[in-house]
Amino acid sequence: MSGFKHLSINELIHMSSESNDIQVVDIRDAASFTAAHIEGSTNLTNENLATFIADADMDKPLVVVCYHGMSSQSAANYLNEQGFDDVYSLDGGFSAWSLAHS
Ligand SMILES: O=S(=O)([O-])[S-]
Repeated sequence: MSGFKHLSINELIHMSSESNDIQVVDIRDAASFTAAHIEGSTNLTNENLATFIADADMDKPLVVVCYHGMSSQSAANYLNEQGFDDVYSLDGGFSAWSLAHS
């Protein structure tokens, strides 16, 4: 069984409006993240991954964002294996998010 769920842009907008507890991690490269990212998201890299996992509240929903929604799926699965109970992969990734907010 896959350890993550798919989340659409609209579902993320809805979830964020209902709760402040959602953690959003962006696994794109640092330059892309710096150029633009979802407000409140954290750039998750190989360098800060261990610290992020150690410090995180694993009971809170965790949404993983990549470029187009492909690599976020394996990252979401991995993070679920690390103990996050409620993990989502953002369908369409940051490119879909940008389109929806342009
Ligand atoms: O980031 S991506 O795998 O969707 S191209």
